[in-house]
Amino acid sequence: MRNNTAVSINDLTVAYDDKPVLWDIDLDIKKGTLMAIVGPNGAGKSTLIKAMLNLIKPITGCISFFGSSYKKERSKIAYVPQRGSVDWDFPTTALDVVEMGRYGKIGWIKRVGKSDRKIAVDAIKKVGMEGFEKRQISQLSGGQQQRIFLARALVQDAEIYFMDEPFQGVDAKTEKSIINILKKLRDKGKTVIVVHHDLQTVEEYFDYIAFINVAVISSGKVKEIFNRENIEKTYKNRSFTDFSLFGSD
Ligand SMILES: Nc1ncnc2c1ncn2[C@@H]1O[C@H](COP(=O)(O)OP(=O)(O)OP(=O)(O)O)[C@@H](O)[C@H]1O
Repeated sequence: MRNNTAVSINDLTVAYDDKPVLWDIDLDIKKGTLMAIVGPNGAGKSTLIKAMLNLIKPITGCISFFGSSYKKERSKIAYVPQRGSVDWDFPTTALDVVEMGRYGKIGWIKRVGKSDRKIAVDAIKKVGMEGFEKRQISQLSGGQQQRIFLARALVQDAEIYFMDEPFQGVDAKTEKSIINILKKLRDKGKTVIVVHHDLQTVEEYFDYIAFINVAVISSGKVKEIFNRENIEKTYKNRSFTDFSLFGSD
């Protein structure tokens, strides 16, 4: 592992009920990159993120963050889960959700102080949600909920950000503002890892990519490996009629 590696995954195999869904994954993610994890439905993208976040126990393999364990580095790691996996009926306000992002810094027992509240309010502004602080999260639209969860990740002041499909169900304007925030994080040297579905925007949004379908099909710089051959290998046995990135020849 080199010094500029944020996350290093070695020999990772994960199974649900004895059925492997990730097989022998080796992947290094460089510090200060904005990386897309791309692959068809059921390819194991969310499982890969969950395994990295210690939410699933792998059969084999190890994952290190800055050369150390998840437990030691967890305060440097922020996670925005897939929207569908969150209980949005939980009675809490947008501001409360964002302030929860500070708990890692202040501990669960201490109260949120003035400076933490200011950080939360500033993050809400940054994601364009000013004025919604007191709104129950169940009464926000899908895109607004997504932005509040992004604000929660921002206040963690992490080094590595995991986002599971942050553009799902958001409008074009919100998508642009989210990607701009992620690019700014990358420009500040943070590492941002995003499960992403839209092949049309990969080149515009990301500098690195990992093609996943149970195994790592290919990983590296978008400029070097985002091509028809790798896309076809990754989506093999699936229909290609729904995208025409490289035209038909
Ligand atoms: N808790 C679980 N128990 C059993 N099988 C699961 C579980 N979670 C996911 N799977 C299966 O593991 C495989 C990988 O799922 P995963 O959610 O990681 O895929 P994904 O690439 O994120 O898919 P999508 O693009 O549809 O979100 C799928 O076949 C899925 O059905």
